[in-house]
Amino acid sequence: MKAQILDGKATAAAIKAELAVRAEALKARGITPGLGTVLVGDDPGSHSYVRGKHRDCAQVGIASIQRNLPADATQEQVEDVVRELNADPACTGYIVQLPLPRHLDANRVLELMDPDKDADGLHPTNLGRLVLGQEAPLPCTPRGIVELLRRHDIEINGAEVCVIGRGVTVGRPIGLLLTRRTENATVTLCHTGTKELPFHVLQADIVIAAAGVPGLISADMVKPGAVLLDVGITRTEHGLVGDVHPEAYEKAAWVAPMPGGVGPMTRAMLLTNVVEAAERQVTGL
Ligand SMILES: Nc1nc2c(c(=O)[nH]1)N[C@@H](CN(C=O)c1ccc(C(=O)N[C@@H](CCC(=O)O)C(=O)O)cc1)CN2
Repeated sequence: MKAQILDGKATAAAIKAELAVRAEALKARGITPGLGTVLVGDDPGSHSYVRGKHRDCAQVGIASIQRNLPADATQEQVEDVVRELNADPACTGYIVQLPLPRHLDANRVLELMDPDKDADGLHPTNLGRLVLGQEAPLPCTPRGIVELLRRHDIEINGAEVCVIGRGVTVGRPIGLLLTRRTENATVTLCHTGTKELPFHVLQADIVIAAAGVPGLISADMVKPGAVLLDVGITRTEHGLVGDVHPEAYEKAAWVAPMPGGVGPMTRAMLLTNVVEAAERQVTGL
């Protein structure tokens, strides 16, 4: 079977064109959306993602505010930058690039953010709102996955979804999104402690692999005709490797590949959250 491609690059380009119009309309009403980023340390992946975020901002007409700190920055220095962005009116939304170096307490940093400026939807208040079914900015990768499926007319309602990975940016929140009444999927969340991973993956109509383990999902685990979304990224000396083994692609009806699938959607959803936050300022909602 030749799987069809869930083309995140093309879908993200379409979303960015829509956002550019909305950013222009905001400017006409006196509000320039501005994205801040807080980046601590030298991780090449994190630097590349943050560069990408600011490139996207320039394309869409969102102002950029960058705060970079050295790898040995103290908790207090990071928190000072967060306080500064909370107070800066030019910054309508911002993110703290994760992961932070190990000596820093990421939860304390996230908690200090103004929830109304949380462009990642990772502040405890916003994650709590998601649990309660209230309006909140949504975490970018989960939101991007739902948007990618919707824009390709993939049936989510009633689907059996297997998520592999329990991280805070993807695994945990995607279960919350997909089980809302508007999505109505049934979600199994697997992780390193799951005893029968192949059994769970084999039941799934939609597989979301976000474990960061190269080639974890092999062809024999995949139900023929399933939808595969490869969210895992591991940097090796041979380049980037996803969680889905290339042979597994052959069994699927649809594949969001890595690269070019969910990653570009993560970036597009960050821009969407920033524009929406600025729109809320205009309407006062
Ligand atoms: N504060 C946050 N930190 C992290 C998040 C996040 O949503 N918020 N997610 C990831 C990193 N990330 C964005 O920050 C991200 C990851 C991957 C991509 C992407 O476009 N990937 C490409 C391939 C990678 C490459 O070319 O280097 C793709 O899949 O096509 C974008 C953003 C962890 N941290």
